[in-house]
Amino acid sequence: MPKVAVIMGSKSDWEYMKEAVELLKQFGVEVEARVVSAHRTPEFMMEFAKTASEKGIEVIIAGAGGAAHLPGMTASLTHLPVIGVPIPSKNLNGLDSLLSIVQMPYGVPVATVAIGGAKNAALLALRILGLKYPDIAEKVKKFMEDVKNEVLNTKLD
Ligand SMILES: Nc1c(C(=O)O)ncn1[C@@H]1O[C@H](COP(=O)(O)O)[C@@H](O)[C@H]1O
Repeated sequence: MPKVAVIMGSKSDWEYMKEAVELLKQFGVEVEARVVSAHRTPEFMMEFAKTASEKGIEVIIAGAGGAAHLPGMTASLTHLPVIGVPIPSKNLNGLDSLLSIVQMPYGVPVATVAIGGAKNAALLALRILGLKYPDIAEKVKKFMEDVKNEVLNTKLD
């Protein structure tokens, strides 16, 4: 069974990140969801990122707000693909989170989605998994078809 880690800097990010978890589970993916903070639990973050691959995790989705260092630091400690989710922050509406995650230096890529874009992070993870798991690729294609039909069938009064 494919496995994805969904990590976040604080429990306060869960209201956004749970959308990614729900979507991944709908596609039959095993999810390890937990709070990991580069700032508040640096040693644990290191251990988590370094051992993720050997635990069978294939993609990491990392959400963080404000000075959002978690996705980048995680990407620096593992060869696995890391998808960053900028969490809307109180004072700057997530612009701080977005810039902290997206402006990575050469050599340490983080695939960054929109502010609050946890569902797209899940969909991107599913596309990556689809390279290895044909059943996931088929489900992604079906999902795309459903999205397309929803738009085509939209009726306006
Ligand atoms: N950006 C980070 C990191 C990190 O990057 O390691 N750890 C926590 N945080 C963020 O701090 C914000 C406020 O956290 P609290 O609500 O716990 O005060 C959250 O959005 C979290 O992601």
